[in-house]
Amino acid sequence: MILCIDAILTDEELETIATALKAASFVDGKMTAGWYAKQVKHNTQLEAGEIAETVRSLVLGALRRNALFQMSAYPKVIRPPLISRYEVGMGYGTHVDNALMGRSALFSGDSQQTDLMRTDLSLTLFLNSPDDYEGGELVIEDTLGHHPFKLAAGAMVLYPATTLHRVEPVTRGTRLVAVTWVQSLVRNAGDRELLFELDTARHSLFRQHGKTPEFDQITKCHANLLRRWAEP
Ligand SMILES: O=C(O)CCC(=O)C(=O)O
Ligand SMILES: [Fe+2]
Repeated sequence: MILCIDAILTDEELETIATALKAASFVDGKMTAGWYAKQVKHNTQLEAGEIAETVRSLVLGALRRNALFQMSAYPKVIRPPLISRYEVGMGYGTHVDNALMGRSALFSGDSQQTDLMRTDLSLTLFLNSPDDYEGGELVIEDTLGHHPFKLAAGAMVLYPATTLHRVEPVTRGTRLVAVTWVQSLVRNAGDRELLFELDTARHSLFRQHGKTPEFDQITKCHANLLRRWAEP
């Protein structure tokens, strides 16, 4: 399931981020790409530091408070977001994201130091207006074809990390995004989609008819499937 969610960030938060990024330094994005993705990754990323921490915590706070994100992703772990900037001529060729991200205790030698996670979902949160640039569509491939996404500032696209995807070259202006990955409590994408649809249906039933016996039954099914599938 590919899901677009509007207004993750408020206008004030977008304004704060835009101002912070004007004064910030960016470094070559190849530093955080896997060995083969380095060949096709042409962008820059916000340098680690105080500004990056401020922007990251705004983005993480916005994701945590969003009900649709919670209902569809069941996040267990969210990676610290990368803030990426694409200038004219930059893009990111076809790739699949790494299945595992972070440090394994095996390499750090300290079991407290591990932040290793499985990436179940990838997301791009758009930080500036699509009018600010030409090109720069995020294109996600699935069995139905290649789907381009270029959303309003503050909106995001959430998609399975299992997909091949790319960012088309920017031909005018600057594209600014926050990108991150989620390990879900519900590992299987089909199970997650089923839970999301049941939850959506029961909310709609509740809005239309209140707390009926049918609502109670669907709520019970939803809760018990989550119990069956969740890996807390
Ligand atoms: O910039 C984007 O929308 C996605 C970038 C991407 O695919 C990645 O960082 O792995
Ligand atoms: Fe990617």
